[in-house]
Amino acid sequence: MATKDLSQYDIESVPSAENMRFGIVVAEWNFEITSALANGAVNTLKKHGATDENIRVKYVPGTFELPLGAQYFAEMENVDAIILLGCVIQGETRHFDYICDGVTQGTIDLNLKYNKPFIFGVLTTNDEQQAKDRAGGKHGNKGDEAAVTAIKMVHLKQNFSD
Ligand SMILES: Nc1c(NC[C@H](O)[C@H](O)[C@H](O)CO)[nH]c(=O)[nH]c1=O
Ligand SMILES: CC(=O)[C@@H](O)COP(=O)(O)O
Repeated sequence: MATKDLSQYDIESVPSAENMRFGIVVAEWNFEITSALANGAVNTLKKHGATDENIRVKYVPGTFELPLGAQYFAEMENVDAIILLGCVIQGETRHFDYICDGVTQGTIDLNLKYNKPFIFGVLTTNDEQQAKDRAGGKHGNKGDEAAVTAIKMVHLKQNFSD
């Protein structure tokens, strides 16, 4: 099955993010990739109306620390959604599996604990090229996808009773 282009979406389906507040937590591991994801997310949020002052970016050492960094945002900042951005690349051992499982379950737990969108913007790839392809390469930018998802989920919550 062809890989979806992560940056292709129906622009008309995305609400305005003008009054939305976002936290973005970025893993420093594979920083060439994760910084590209962060740039994609910030640019997409602003493309849909988010303001600079409503976009707060913080960094953690690795993807395994993303859920705690995201929880700091939920506890200490007034944000409507938190985007988690990381890149885990398979090595020689099963460490990859444990990081991916941890960040996945941690993100799910945060969504339900805080009743707030925590968006899973983590690349989990077999090699560096697959990561590059999804951080502004031939398959788009997962940061773009995460930003659009965040905007839609905040809008869903804010307008759920409509
Ligand atoms: N191998 C990768 C890591 N490893 C580091 C962990 O995320 C974590 O920081 C460490 O285990 C200490 O708790 N992190 C990534 O983001 N990407 C990798 O490919
Ligand atoms: C995903 C990882 O932690 C990985 O980069 C570590 O590499 P290795 O499994 O070869 O120790």
